[in-house]
Amino acid sequence: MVKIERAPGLGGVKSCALAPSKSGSTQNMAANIKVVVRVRPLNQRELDMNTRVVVDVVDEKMLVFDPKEEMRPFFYQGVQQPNKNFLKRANKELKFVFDNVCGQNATNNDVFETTTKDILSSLMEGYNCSVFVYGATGAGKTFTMIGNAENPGITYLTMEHLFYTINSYEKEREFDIGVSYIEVYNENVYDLLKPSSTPLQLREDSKYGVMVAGLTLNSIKTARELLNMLENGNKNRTQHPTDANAESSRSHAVFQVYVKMRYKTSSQLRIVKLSMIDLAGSERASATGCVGDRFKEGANINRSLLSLGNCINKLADGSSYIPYRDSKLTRLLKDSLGGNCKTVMIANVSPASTSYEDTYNTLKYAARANKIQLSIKKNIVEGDVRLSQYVKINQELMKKVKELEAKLSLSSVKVVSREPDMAKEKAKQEWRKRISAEEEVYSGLESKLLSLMSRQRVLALRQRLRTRAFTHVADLAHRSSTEAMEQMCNEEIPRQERAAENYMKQSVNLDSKVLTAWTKWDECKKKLHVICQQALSDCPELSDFVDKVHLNCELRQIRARDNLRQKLLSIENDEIEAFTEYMSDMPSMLKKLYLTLKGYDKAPPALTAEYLEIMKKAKSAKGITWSDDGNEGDAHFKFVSTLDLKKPSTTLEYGFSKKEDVNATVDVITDSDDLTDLENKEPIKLSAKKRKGTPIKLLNNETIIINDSFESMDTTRNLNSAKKIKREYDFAADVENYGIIDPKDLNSTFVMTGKVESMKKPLKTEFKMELNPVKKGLTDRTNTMPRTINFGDKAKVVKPVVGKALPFRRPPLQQNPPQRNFGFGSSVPRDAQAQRNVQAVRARDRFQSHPYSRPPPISRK
Ligand SMILES: Nc1ncnc2c1ncn2[C@@H]1O[C@H](COP(=O)(O)OP(=O)(O)OP(=O)(O)O)[C@@H](O)[C@H]1O
Repeated sequence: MVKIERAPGLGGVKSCALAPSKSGSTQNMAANIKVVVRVRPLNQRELDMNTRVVVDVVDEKMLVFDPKEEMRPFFYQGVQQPNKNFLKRANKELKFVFDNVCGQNATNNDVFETTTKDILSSLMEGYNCSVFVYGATGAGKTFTMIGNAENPGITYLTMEHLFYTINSYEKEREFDIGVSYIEVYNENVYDLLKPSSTPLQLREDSKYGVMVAGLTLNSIKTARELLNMLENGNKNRTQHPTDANAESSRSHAVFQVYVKMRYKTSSQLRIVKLSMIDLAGSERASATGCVGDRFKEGANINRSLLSLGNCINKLADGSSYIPYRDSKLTRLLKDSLGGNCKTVMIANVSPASTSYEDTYNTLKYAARANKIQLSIKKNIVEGDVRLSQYVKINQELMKKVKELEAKLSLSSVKVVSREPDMAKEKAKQEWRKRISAEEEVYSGLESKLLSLMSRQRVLALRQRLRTRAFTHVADLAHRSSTEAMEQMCNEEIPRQERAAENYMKQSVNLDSKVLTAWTKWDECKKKLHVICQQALSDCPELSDFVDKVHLNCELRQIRARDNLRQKLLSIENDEIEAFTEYMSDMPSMLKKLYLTLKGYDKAPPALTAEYLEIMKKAKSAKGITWSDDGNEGDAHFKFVSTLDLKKPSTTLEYGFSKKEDVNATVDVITDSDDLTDLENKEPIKLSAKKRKGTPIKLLNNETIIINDSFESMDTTRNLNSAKKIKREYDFAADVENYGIIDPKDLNSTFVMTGKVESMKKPLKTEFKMELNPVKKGLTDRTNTMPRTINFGDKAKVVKPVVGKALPFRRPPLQQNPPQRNFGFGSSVPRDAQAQRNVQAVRARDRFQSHPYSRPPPISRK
């Protein structure tokens, strides 16, 4: 439902008395209606019939209807006879004066200049404005309103100028433009942009004025969009051929533009409306030769035109009662006629004698509308008094022109004749058309490119947030329980891997689309630039037009950037809200845990200190100050928040394809600082040593989770131990052979132990060091011993445990029945001693893995 809000403080008739008038007319209500008459050229049919021209345009304000014809001298017996043709009807010779008269050669642009161009400033000041075209069928109403591709009508020209005007106001106001296009046919209202056989209902509201229930407002950004819209709308308009016009419109078409403007400083909101109405033909029923349904159509048309005329008359008389309710048309235009509305009426007439009656009626109707400011007597000038005045003025002016011409020729300034002016005007028109057509293509390509680039950035941000969330979950899983880790490996990691793969696919796809779109856009941009340069060198006067094209382009880009930022902000905001909620629960839980421990006297001073530190941070979180330039160095942030059209950026350039960003599980493990000491000279990420509980992908594509802090390990010793193990034992056997190593050979801080049930599953025999050089290299260079714990073949858990393993021995290999090596995590039952050892290790682990009670390393014997 369309709601029409009255511009504040401008509702009454009184306020319109202050309406500024650009036409220079009086400032009262009467000044609101401006009447312009347009005389169309004779059409081919009329030319073929050699019809007499009955409208003579004297100048830009005056026309003579049915002028006197020059009589050919009639001689009888060599004597000229007085011109008397008693059979011929006397010529009316009526002189009409209007605000403007556009002759047969006037273009739509000329009509625009004299009609709607001026009223746009009133629209910007907060007044509703309306333009009517009135006239008989075939008089040129639709041509004036809509025009054609070569000669766009005043609707297009007005909208073009409106966008231009809006640009000049944009520093101080924000604008929103919506348009609707409806027709009133047989006293029913239909939406031309969303055709339906069910008529729309008119509603009146004391607050919002006239509303059309169910009417959709279409938002437009350029005047070009409007052309397509009007073209589509006109296809839906009711037309029937009449005797006078093969494409006669049998309905009143009402095009309305709602301009919502908000003042940036005061936040004051104004909604104004510009109505442009192409009325149905005002011809007599006999002129159309219509009977039956067509006759009824004509009767309805006449009824609404009559009530429109009545309303205009009553408004002119200052009557308190205006019969708006007499027809649908007047009801619809209630707030576009009186009140704070500035109205222009364009009366279209044909000059042919075949349309004599219709032209006469139209001129009378127009004169009656003009009566609003002048009495009809003054308007229809009697006798030759006014004409003689005109002739006198004309003679004086001609004299002045001659004097000026003489002066000009004396100062050897070339007087530019009217002919070249016309040629220049035509050339300008041509350039405008070419530039507009190219700009339309360009703006289409640009919108597509900007939308793709925005999608690219939104995708990148979402992936970053997803990865961050995953790291967080992995960290939590590590800290909570082995089951959580198991679930992590079985579900979260594969899901994350799938998401990362998906992201890669999508971003590569988007990147290539962006590249293609950018190439096309860039080509088109160069082409447009060349055309603009050529146009400027040919007609420098077009600089304003070219500037406007550039400004439009900048505007589009700014809007796209703005939309993107809003979208990114809303995504980030959701994330922050979720995180804040989660964080607000943490301190209370932490407090409970700490107090429980303290209750059992299990809270050592270090823990207490850390707890107090965390609580202090939690409390001061409220007072966080935000740094404006915190993200300056972040390439990701820059990429996501900028839409730079200079070159098409891809996600790859900004490192999203780097493994840690795309998928935190993909990595090469190392825990040694001594990089030179490594046999495997893979590039190593120092940051990796900081990870705890992070899933890590090995070179052979296995995923493991490090279940403790790397920082806590004595890496040099670990490495040496690992090397020592390599020297002393043959690794041709299953990796489980680690189990038979004398624990004394392992360093004091790092022993593998198996706690999870799944560790007891049979080990994969194919995991041989010889067959897997990568893993071999890995075990050589790192003290992180990979356990072959298999969670659905997807990931494995490595559990470095602080402390030293208690010694235990495996039974000999040649035992009968043949058995695999026993060890931690083996599925083979252990003997009693081994069981006891395992329990002892577990008990020790439970105690020693607590970071606040780490015992000194057990010295080797
Ligand atoms: N100023 C003009 N210059 C050139 N051609 C014109 C002009 N005005 C009208 N025409 C032509 O005259 C024909 C009839 O014009 P148009 O359809 O605009 O009339 P109309 O008043 O809208 O008629 P109806 O009320 O029946 O719809 C069209 O072919 C149009 O192109």
